[in-house]
Amino acid sequence: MTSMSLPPGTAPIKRQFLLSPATLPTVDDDAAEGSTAHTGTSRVDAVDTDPRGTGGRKKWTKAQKKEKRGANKGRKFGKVHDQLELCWRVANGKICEHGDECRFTHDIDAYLAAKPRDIRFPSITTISDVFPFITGTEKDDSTMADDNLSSLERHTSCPSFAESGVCRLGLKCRFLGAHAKRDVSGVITLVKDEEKMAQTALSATELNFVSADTLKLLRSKKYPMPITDAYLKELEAAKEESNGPEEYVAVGEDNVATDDPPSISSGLVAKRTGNSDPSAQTDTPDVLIRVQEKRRLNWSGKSYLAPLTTVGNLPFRRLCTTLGADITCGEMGLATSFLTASASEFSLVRRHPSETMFGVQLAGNKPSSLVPTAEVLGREFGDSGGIDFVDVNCGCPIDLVFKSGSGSALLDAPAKLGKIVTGMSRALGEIPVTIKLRTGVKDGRNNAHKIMLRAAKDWGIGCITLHGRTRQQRYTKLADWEYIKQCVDAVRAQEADEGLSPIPIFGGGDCFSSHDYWTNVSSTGVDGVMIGRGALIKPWIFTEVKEHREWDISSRERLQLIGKFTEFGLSHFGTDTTGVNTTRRFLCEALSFQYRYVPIGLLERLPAKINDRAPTFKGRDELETLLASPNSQDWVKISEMFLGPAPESWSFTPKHKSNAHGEESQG
Ligand SMILES: Cc1cc2nc3c(=O)[nH]c(=O)nc-3n(C[C@H](O)[C@H](O)[C@H](O)COP(=O)(O)O)c2cc1C
Repeated sequence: MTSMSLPPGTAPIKRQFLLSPATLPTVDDDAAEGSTAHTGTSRVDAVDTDPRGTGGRKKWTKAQKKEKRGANKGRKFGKVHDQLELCWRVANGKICEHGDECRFTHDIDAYLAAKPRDIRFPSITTISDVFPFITGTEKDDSTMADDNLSSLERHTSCPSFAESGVCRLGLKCRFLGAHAKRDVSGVITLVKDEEKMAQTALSATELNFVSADTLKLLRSKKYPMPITDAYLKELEAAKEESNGPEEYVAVGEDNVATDDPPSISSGLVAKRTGNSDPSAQTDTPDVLIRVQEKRRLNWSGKSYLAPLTTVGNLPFRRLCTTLGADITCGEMGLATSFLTASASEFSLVRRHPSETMFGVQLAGNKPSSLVPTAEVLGREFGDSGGIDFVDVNCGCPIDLVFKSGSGSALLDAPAKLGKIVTGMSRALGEIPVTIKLRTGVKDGRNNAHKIMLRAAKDWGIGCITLHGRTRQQRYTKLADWEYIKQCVDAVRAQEADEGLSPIPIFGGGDCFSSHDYWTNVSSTGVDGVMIGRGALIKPWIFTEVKEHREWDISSRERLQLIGKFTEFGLSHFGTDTTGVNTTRRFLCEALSFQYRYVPIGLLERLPAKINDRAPTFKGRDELETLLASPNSQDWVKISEMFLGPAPESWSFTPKHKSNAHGEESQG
């Protein structure tokens, strides 16, 4: 059999690696993007609430309830806990003020006696492409266990401790032997590496933690929002003046609303200061910042990791930055959930110091939720430089988001979007607002170009990203880069005509290689390409882009990157039982994309294409074959190489339907 006899759209795998021309079922990336769950919360519940209004929750229609049930079907990821739960204060050698009332045990001996043996985290140098792929992690009771204390394993390393010189999980750490000593009387003491702590204080400490006081103020609706209040009043006054409808529902191609927001650079300034010359704006506390005072985003030629719900978590973004990603954006957060002080929503703002250009993405459906959220984010994280930009999601296709008027529904409400963005921009001071668009809602009715012209001229936008698909379009159809080019040309022509400074425009869709990246840049004039699935399937795509080459990465190097992700996961989620298994879950999520990589050394022709379906093939070595396995049990096995055996109570159900392997689907 030769690859020439394979049907069109099949990856051209060299004859010697081809096992069967049968391709695996197509993976449903729409379902993957549609997943809205992140660490133990159901965020779609919050889409429709209006915390600055009545606080009441809308009633779900029958269809919405059904859809909601389908969305997380078979995908419950409960936290795994220790059999006996130790108080975290006691675990760190501190006194617990709750004393006997504490709901966790203070009995260290009993805790350690019940604790399973430490996990032996492998050294990356022990990884090989020959089974069992990683050596030195086997259990060896005779030499490794600490005399009487069977759970303590001295020959392990704790990723958190190794990185920062201290492990915040103390005795609860599943790699405890790396930072605990037992003296002659049997007392265990935790070890700290003070030198390392000092050296890594800045590089190893995550940023953007929200304080309990802030959450309390938000919960009680007492968080001060002077900029929002003034802006909403102004919108109200403008509405009364024009006596027209504030917002409107979906419009067709030619039905573009005319109730534009006052331009950030002119109208609003004039209204608020009574001066028609925007440059004469006085600096009163509630006066908006002028466009010129916004930080400019000099993003030309940079690579941008797309916001990716669930899978674009901090450890994954960190991995991508080590591989060359210049710009990163957090997973989509719901404005309403920030305003109701959801701790899990605030966790989406968390940033690793290696993310040198980092933004937060928000979804919402009106100024009264997005502007106050921007104000909170600006005040909490702006001054410390914790956020470089805030992106408005105008592309999310999922029904629950769309029907609430958020995400891609904003494409059909440009006037409302203008008001949202203008208000957010004002609330955020120097921090730029960016927008991420799809080409339109319906196939054949692209309208992104109209929004882009208005955004570039009137809304004081920092960057526009255009994903070259409509909401209706499935991932199986290719992104429309020709239309992206038309949009870029239109904006550039307007800028030239009106003497405006150019704003960065990023395109997105199907980028899967350095070749794709640079071809798209040169043929369309975009400043750069946002990369989504390409990064999920091959995170090293950022190295390829940076170095202008295609990397025939070996299986050993790929397993090393998986090890890196695991380390980053443990540092972020924690090294205790819960953190280990949360890391395992997100590792399996990552592997549910990475198995789709067809090593380019197996291909007869380059460049590889993201939509090519892979026939059944074997790798150049056993490990390469394993890494291409679509079976979720194999992903769990890979996780066990780093994280020890998965607990019996733990299971992983992939997001993607894959009938061939009897896995459960997810809606
Ligand atoms: C699993 C998954 C999650 C996504 N989550 C988001 C998100 O939270 N916010 C967003 O704007 N786009 C999201 N997207 C869309 C991507 O950011 C990107 O625009 C899209 O995948 C197109 O780029 P690609 O062809 O390079 O994947 C998601 C896509 C996928 C596959």
